[in-house]
Amino acid sequence: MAYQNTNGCISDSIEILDPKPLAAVACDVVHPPIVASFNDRIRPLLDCIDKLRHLNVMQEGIQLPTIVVVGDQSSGKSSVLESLAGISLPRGQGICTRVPLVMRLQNDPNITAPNLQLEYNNKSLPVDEISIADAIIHATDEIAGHGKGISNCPLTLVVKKNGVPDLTMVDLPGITRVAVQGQPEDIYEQVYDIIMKYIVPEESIILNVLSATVDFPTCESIRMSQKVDKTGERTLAVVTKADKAPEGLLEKVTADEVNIGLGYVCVRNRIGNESYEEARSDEERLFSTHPLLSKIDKSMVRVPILAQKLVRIQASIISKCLPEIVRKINDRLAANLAELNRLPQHLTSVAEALTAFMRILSSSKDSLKKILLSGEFDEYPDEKEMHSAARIVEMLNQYSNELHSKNFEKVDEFLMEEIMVLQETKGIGLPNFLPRAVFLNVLQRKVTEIAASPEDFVGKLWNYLERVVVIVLMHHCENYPQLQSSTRRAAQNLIAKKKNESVDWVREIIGMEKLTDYTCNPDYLTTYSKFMAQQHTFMEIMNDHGKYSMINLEGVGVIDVGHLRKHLDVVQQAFDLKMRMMAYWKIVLMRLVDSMALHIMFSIRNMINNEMENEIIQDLMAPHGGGIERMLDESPLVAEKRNRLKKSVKLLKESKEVVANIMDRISLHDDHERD
Ligand SMILES: Nc1nc2c(ncn2[C@@H]2O[C@H](COP(=O)(O)OP(=O)(O)OP(=O)(O)O)[C@@H](O)[C@H]2O)c(=O)[nH]1
Repeated sequence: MAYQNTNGCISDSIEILDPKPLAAVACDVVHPPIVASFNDRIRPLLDCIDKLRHLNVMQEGIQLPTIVVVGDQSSGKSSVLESLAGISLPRGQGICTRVPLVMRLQNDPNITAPNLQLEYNNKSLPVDEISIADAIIHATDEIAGHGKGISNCPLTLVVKKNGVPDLTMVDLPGITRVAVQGQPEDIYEQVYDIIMKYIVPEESIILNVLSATVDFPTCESIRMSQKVDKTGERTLAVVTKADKAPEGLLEKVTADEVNIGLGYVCVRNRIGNESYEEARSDEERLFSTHPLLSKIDKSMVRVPILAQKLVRIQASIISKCLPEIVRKINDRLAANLAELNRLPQHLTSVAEALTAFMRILSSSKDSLKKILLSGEFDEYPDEKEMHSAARIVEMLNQYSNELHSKNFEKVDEFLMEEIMVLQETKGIGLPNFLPRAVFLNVLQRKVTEIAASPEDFVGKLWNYLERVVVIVLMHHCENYPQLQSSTRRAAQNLIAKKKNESVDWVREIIGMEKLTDYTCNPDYLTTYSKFMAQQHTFMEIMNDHGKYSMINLEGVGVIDVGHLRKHLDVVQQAFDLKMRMMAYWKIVLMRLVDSMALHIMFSIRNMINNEMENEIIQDLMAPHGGGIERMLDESPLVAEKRNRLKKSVKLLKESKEVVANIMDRISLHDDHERD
């Protein structure tokens, strides 16, 4: 069930709502009324789509099924619409249609005289049949200016008449390659853009008007429609001016060189001042008596057949698209309502502002606690930078690795530093007694070498924390942009203070490590004893000059100790000093990493729980902060968003009502048919 193709057969591409009553759309009626009756199930659907079009639901990105009339300039588009409507439209040489003309034809058997209404620029003007062409020209001038410029702002003509087919079509400006005098230079591009906007949506049916006097493949309108509808499944061709170029027309429409999926209808429009009745009888006579034109299949000629095909196609496309339109309206309405609810309420008193401010502080605090203290990152699942607990551990591990890689043992200078210190601190005393000053001297050198690392670490850590804290605060203040600058400033000031505190603390612990060699950790003695157990082997190598000088020392590795044989007087003491230091250094490094971890967690906790709130409040209340009253001025961005969403919600609600009525009718009708 679907469109009739070139041969008059029905193709499957679009489902027809109910083909039976459409048979009543008589193809043998030649005078207006062109179409005698119309399926009463389809008319409400068309009304519904027209109402949605009138509401401008398309501005919400919801496309409506539309028959779009395209054609090269003077191909006869307006004449085709005239023939279908039985009324005069501006016709002539050169560009006549300068704005999209939405033409709504509504069959009304109860009226004797046609009822015409022109709608544009939020106006609705009744017009009579004689002056309709002038009224359209006047309205076009008002929309697109006098002269030959064009505009994409549409004009709607509602034609209620006895006998017209119930059709809504959009006539578009004709395509012209070359601008004539008075036309903008880029007329082609302007027309192209307007046409594309209408024919790109899959919901559009392209009524391609081709003049019989031209070669179809050379038509710009064919090139355009082929761009968006390659297979031609939503393109119907109307061939005008059949009377002017009857030779070869049969071959042209049967060869179908330009791939028109929905078929061809050849017509002869009104010429000059003849009446519509005369035009229809002449057309009938032409296609039944002309030696060449009479050979064209009867299902492919004359305006009534065109009307019948368009009515069928329109019914099919509407019934196919309507469920999707309903779904889109509902989805968009729900999404916009949710977005509107998420917008902050408009604050009208200081008390309301204070409540909103306290809510921002407490939600920011909760987020930071989750991210920085408990390692939850559900608020930022895809932003790795915000998975702070893991990032802090990574940084801490890196810091620990860095500390361990410093003062790496230089194997070729093994014990030389210790020997040098022992020699320089020589005093009068027992030879095997190791003074504490010697140990402290070596310790201080080692601590000095690594002193920069903890400072670097706290610098990097607080820079990272500043990024995270600012992101969280900005996120919670996003609805109150007026708070953002003072909140950001407060966070930056606070973090700068915290960084200084950490640097002071680091300097203090480094100073303490330099001053005192102490640990209660039993690992120290265990490790020292283990290391010292190697002293005997080491001294054997030292004392036996003929012996191999390589040794594998635990904690150092395989080394050559031959160079130490010339320092036999101090080498034993130097070995002892080294082993003590190695055992103790492990404790020092562990202490630097552990205490750092405790310090940063303690600092972060204090910042979140106590200091951040105070800092933000102080900054806001300071003379430069602007006070809590700032929150009462709604940001223009939020106000604009609220207005836009409200308008959109109103439009979608109205649209929902329009489609709800029709869906109810459809299901009622279906129930009735089942019964
Ligand atoms: N002989 C003859 N002339 C026709 C026929 N259809 C249209 N014309 C004439 O062709 C000319 C152009 O027709 P329009 O209907 O204005 O063409 P259009 O495509 O709407 O023009 P623009 O919107 O300006 O691009 C007019 O003079 C019409 O009278 C037809 O079937 N036979």
